[in-house]
Amino acid sequence: MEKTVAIAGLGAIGLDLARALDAGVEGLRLVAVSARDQAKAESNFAGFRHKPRLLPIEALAEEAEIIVECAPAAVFETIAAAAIARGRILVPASVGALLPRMHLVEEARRTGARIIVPTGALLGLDAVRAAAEGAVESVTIETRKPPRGLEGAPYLVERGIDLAAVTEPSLVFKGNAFEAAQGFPANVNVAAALALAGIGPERTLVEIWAVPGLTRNTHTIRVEAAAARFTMTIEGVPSESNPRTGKLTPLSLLACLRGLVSTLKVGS
Ligand SMILES: NC(=O)C1=CN([C@@H]2O[C@H](COP(=O)(O)OP(=O)(O)OC[C@H]3O[C@@H](n4cnc5c(N)ncnc54)[C@H](O)[C@@H]3O)[C@@H](O)[C@H]2O)C=CC1
Ligand SMILES: O=C([O-])CC(=O)C(=O)O
Repeated sequence: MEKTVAIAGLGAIGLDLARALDAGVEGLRLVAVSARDQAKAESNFAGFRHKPRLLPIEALAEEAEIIVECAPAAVFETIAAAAIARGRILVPASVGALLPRMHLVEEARRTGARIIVPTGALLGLDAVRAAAEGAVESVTIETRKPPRGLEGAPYLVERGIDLAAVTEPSLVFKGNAFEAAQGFPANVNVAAALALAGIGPERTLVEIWAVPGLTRNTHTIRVEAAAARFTMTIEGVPSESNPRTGKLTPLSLLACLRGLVSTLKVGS
């Protein structure tokens, strides 16, 4: 059965996803979007086969069964709360914003809503989830980005860390996933997703490196569990419109949405 989709935020992730859905994905129909810049959104729809409705973020949940959040973390709660109150399926990209708001999960339990966290720019959450059904000793993630991919992070701004002065690979943050999501709300959604897949934000340890000259956003996860030990690395190509975000993320969201309606679904 076909499901209707709404997208909140038409930036690096949302616009690519909207285009892909408009091009046609069996079982999914894009019906509405939200954008901050209405005129820009209208011009982006020029080549669309079916123009979605342009609505404020609070109104999306009235229009669609699946609400995909691809907006800045600052407006996450408004989008998520509306979707959850209406019992919808919420697919968040700003996963870091979910960590300090786990009451939304309780609320979803009450309303029958579901929150489906996509793998996003990361890899291997299937193996992490499987391992976490058993005993897990440790989960770590090391994120390496070019300095411009970390610019504006509150953690760096508050400490006066000047990324322009970084001339060699530098460890700019070490802590748990909860602290990482607070300090780098636009940079380490992957750490938040890893924490939710595995052993939680307090026990998931994060290192963030600023690496001059690096051309890929690189994430390495290391898991030590009773059933398996694994290390996995992904080197994502930064998107042209937003270097903080990798090009794989809209594709991951598309694959996630497809998994919600497909007859054959691969991976746990
Ligand atoms: N889960 C993952 O692996 C990843 C998650 N992200 C996160 O996904 C989110 C979206 O990322 P990008 O698309 O790269 O960001 P972006 O900054 O390129 O796009 C966000 C869009 O939301 C729009 N927007 C802002 N306020 C709005 C409002 N009130 N109503 C409607 N639209 C509004 C902006 O105008 C912009 O077009 C961010 O929170 C980012 O940190 C990014 C990369 C990977
Ligand atoms: O695209 C990436 O490399 C990951 C990212 O920005 C995030 O997790 O927020």
